[in-house]
Amino acid sequence: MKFTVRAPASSANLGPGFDSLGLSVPLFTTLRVTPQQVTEVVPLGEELASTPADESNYIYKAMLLAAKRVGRDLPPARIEIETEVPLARGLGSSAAALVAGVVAGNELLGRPLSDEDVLDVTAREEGHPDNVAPALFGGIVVATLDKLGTHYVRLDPPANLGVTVLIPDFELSTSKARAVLPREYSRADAVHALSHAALLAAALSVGRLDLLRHAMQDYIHQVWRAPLVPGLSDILEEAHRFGALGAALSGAGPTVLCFHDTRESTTGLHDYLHGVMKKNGLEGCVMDFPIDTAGTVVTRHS
Ligand SMILES: Nc1ncnc2c1ncn2[C@@H]1O[C@H](COP(=O)(O)OP(=O)(O)OP(=O)(O)O)[C@@H](O)[C@H]1O
Ligand SMILES: N[C@@H](CCO)C(=O)O
Repeated sequence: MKFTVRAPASSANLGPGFDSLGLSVPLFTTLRVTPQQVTEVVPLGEELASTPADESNYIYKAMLLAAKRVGRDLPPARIEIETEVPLARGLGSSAAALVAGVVAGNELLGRPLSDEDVLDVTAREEGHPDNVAPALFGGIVVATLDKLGTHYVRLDPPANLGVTVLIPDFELSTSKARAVLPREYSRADAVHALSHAALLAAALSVGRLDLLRHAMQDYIHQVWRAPLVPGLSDILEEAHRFGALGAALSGAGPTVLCFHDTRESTTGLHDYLHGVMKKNGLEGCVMDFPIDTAGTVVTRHS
């Protein structure tokens, strides 16, 4: 049976929740899968022009992970791939691809894997669960990955919480943005990070939007990555004056995320963010989104 898999973008970290906290953004990677005698991988559209049209494609490799997990061969299929998620911008394009691929592989195999298995496979492959968990489950997800497994709590987004993202027109790979981070942190930095991440998760779970700005302070990764993202330090310091409820580097960057109250106009915030881009000689776009709540969706076509 033909089927479609649609997996959303995501914004990880949200400041201090490094490698553990993320939310789902409604821009989608879509796979159209048709079982047939031979495997065909067909990336479509400009964003995927540089990705391989064969079995070395990241999505096909993700499909194979599902088969490997259950010790079976992957049935052949035609796999058409489209994406609205800009690559290497901090919006979880690799997580959307990975989750879409593992879910598609699982579907071709007759669904032997549970959602929890899919989360574990994808989190281990990515090395951290903060993009794959919201891509799979939607909403806001707090997740841990360790040798005992992957554990998570999914939160429905608080009422009236939306996101504004500034997406610069340049790529920054996660590996490059992880390479600039220190190998060790002081106890003071660890306590700062865990206390702010805990406060942020608690504030999001009870809808305390007034606490977001304080809770989103971070010294674990943003300060080290700021030289790679012109304008980031200014936005973290100033965005609240233009209506942002809190601001953070999205994933490994270069996208910057601001929370806003959906009952308020975001025009002032957009003007401010465009001004920061202009001041730093950057091209890019500023967009508002609700937080996606559906996560990855499979549609079967008869
Ligand atoms: N739909 C896709 N098809 C094939 N490869 C993809 C696809 N989406 C992402 N990729 C691969 O993932 C890479 C980007 O992953 P990377 O982890 O650097 O950034 P990101 O996931 O977009 O951002 P972040 O992890 O910071 O949120 C791309 O350069 C490409 O190799
Ligand atoms: N937590 C990850 C997200 C990007 O994949 C990071 O910040 O490196």
